[in-house]
Amino acid sequence: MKAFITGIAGFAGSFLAEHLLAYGMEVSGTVRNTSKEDHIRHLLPYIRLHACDLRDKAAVNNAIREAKPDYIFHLAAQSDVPSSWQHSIETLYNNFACQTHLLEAVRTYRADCKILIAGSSEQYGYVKPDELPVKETNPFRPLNPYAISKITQEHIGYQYYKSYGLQIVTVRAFHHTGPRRGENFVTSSFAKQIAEIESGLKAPVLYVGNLEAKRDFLDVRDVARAYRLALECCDSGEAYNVASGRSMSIREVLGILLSLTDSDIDIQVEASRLRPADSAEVSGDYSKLHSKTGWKPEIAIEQTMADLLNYWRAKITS
Ligand SMILES: C[C@H]1O[C@H](OP(=O)(O)OP(=O)(O)OC[C@H]2O[C@@H](n3cnc4c(=O)[nH]c(N)nc43)[C@H](O)[C@@H]2O)[C@@H](O)[C@@H](O)C1=O
Repeated sequence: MKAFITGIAGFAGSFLAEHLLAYGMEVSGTVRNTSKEDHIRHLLPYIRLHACDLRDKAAVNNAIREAKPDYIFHLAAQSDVPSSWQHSIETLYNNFACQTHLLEAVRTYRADCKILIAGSSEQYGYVKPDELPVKETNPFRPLNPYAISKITQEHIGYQYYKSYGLQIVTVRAFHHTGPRRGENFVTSSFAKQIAEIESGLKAPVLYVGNLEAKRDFLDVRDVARAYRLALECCDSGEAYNVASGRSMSIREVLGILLSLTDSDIDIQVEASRLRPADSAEVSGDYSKLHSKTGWKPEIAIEQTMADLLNYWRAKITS
């Protein structure tokens, strides 16, 4: 089987590439900037890269024609919530155009391949307490431009499924983290600051935003497995939560990270880390995915945080 990952050099893309290779698939994918391949450097002998900006229709057509994939995992996106407020039009345009170019290329050159679209729990936005853990049938009440772009991507997928019969499955991934997570996201920001404090590079003050928000945390390696299973076993035209079913406050996750260090650290709220809107609590019901695939999360948050902190310790001292 030939798998093709958009955003293969990204955080989730790199773990998905490892997982699919271990599963015996031929793996290729798109990178926008060939100089930023840190996450997949160790995989370069085993994968094929296509230098392709998905906003460039001709480049996407070429990549799909060359790769001839059986499975496409569409992960590439502008995925940072705070910058989606600053660059709302670019976020919407980017996530809309990249996916439309991809689906047009598939429709023209590879109509029988299966496509997974990476959606997000952010699509649910504001969730009422009695709706938790949220099911796929819950209404979307988006709270930021990124969420709107992900809802749009899901709708485009549905439209191509209905209009042209493309085999498209959408997953709504809840908050996932682990080694290689970008430092602008909460757990990596905290872990990096701790590693810097431990090595004397930073004063013992850790800056935080809204610690009361509750999120459904997953390990990226569990998410990679869910993506593969979803594409193999789930129904086209449907959306599936990838979630743990439980929520945990950012304060609790910070507590796990702090329990892994001997450093004495002060916590300070930094106003720039607070958002115009932030869902109070989100957790997802993953029974729809489980019933199709048997998937359930396996890696405990304590393990994920230990691996993440060790990732930053190694990166900072290298
Ligand atoms: C599912 C979803 O998951 C990710 O989006 P995100 O949830 O915005 O991720 P984050 O790690 O930036 O924030 C998580 C929570 O943590 C709070 N928070 C507290 N203190 C800090 C802080 O210091 N930094 C940050 N970044 N957040 C903080 C913040 O207010 C929010 O409530 C993306 O993968 C996205 O693509 C996606 O789809």
